[in-house]
Amino acid sequence: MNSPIRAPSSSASSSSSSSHVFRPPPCLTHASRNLKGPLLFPQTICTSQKKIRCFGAHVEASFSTNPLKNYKSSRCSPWWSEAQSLVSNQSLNKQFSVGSLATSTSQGVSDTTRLIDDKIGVLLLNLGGPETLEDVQPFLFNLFADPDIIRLPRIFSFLQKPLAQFVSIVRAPKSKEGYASIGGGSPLRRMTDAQAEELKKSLWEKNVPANVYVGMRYWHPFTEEAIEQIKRDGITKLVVLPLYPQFSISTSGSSLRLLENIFREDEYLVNMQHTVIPSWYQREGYIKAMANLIEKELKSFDCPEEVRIFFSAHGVPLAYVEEAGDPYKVEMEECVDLIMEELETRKITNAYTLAYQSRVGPVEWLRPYTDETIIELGKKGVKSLLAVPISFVSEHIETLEEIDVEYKELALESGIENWGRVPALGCEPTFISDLADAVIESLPYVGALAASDLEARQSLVPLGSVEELLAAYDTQRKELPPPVIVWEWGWTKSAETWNGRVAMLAVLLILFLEVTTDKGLLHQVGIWPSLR
Ligand SMILES: C=CC1=C(C)c2cc3[nH]c(cc4nc(cc5[nH]c(cc1n2)c(C)c5CCC(=O)O)C(CCC(=O)O)=C4C)c(C)c3C=C
Ligand SMILES: [Fe+2]
Repeated sequence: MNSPIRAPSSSASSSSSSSHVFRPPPCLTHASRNLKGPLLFPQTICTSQKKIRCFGAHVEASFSTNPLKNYKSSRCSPWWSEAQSLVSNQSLNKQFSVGSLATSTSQGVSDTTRLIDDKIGVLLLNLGGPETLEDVQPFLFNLFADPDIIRLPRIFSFLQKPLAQFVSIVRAPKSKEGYASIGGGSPLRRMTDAQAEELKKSLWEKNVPANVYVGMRYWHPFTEEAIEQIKRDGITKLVVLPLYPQFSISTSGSSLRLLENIFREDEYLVNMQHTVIPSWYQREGYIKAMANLIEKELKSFDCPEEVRIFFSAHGVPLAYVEEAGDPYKVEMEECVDLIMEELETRKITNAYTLAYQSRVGPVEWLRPYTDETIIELGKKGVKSLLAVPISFVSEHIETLEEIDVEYKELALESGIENWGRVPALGCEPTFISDLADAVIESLPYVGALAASDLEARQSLVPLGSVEELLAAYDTQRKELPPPVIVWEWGWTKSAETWNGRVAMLAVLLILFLEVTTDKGLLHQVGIWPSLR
């Protein structure tokens, strides 16, 4: 069994979430001058607050429209056009392509040239899954012990591990059943290893000799193990690539936070240059690969044009989005829009729906819920449904069991007659090749702002990139209502739940005392018939 692994996560960030004045030149020149500073991911990030940040260079811009939408169309705001004109004439489909940014400057070119002397590594971050049924409970423990999954108020943080123990034990039987039904364990490790292998091949074919590592958050091979291998291999430049297309505090955010803690404590890593690609759902290759899968699967229906395309994303608790600023929902909606736009160019204009699955515990999660939506669609007379898992690029328990078994059954019971499901991307060649391109485009930025002097190291700036990245979304690292039941004061959902349970227990206790003692309030008011 593995041991509990995580140190408590890092302290609150001070970044503000307000909109900002557009000052692109410093960002570009800082990045291209190879200045010392936060080790950053200099890619554009856009959030629901409509801002663009060039991490580390502290340049932010506000937009009247989200430029991520401009993947192919020309719905650019003036701000975005201005930013674009600064990154040469590259097309928008790489979203402020980091590669074009660097290579458009002489310094960028020399950054690229220097890569020849370096040992390049790519670290794929993923969730991990139990490989056997015995692994299920300790895997769940690791998951629930993550403060980015169950966010307790700081004064209750000492309860994190006991609570994780409790919740993992309570949930294990249900989870085990699920894993048993898909062959006794998660396919995630095998599939992620295969993706790593294919990505490596693709990089070598593109003349980038890189090693690719897999670091899982909650099961083997743990991120710590990957990092040890990276050190043993003497990697000097590292690209960190979470295998989640859309960013969420609970997935990529959690893995990056862990990485930051690991880096902070390690002399080798503090000096190693790295960059992070936080999300990549807007990339052309990914969008096209998803559209290819959907197009192919639609053809298996008798009347493809009548099929409702049903995007089902893994949910997150609503508070992550509404209180902590998780960009997950916005990114998910944009991702679906982009896929549908791509399908439209192929004359596929089916109706579509986005819903969220896999909620755990009694708090409110992102809506609409997949199960409720399936029932509604059935009531509305929808007869054919094509499920598209959208938040994850490998098959896993939630595609193989929840969608293929539970939701299919629900759909058929709800009057839907024809059911299909798009497979996960896995090692689909367009997708892997696009991931390789994403890595290559990020290379000129690896270490562009890395720290090597004392001042920079004292502020731990190589890690600051991750911190800044997290700060962009998770502005104050607020404690949130956890997805599992914990006590909360006030008129809240969890309080209601607990109040209800306590009240039920109290009623049962009163009844029990009335019965066993033949005394009590009910007897006194004369509404309890004597049992004797
Ligand atoms: C983008 C994908 C995912 C998000 C967002 C996410 C958030 C999230 N998940 C839980 C709780 C559980 N997740 C579990 C498994 C699981 N989760 C994801 C992806 C996301 N989770 C995957 C790919 C998997 C499957 C791994 C595998 O073994 O195949 C589980 C365990 C399975 C189960 O018991 O259902 C739990 C529990 C929370 C609470 C959360 C957001 C806060
Ligand atoms: Fe999950």
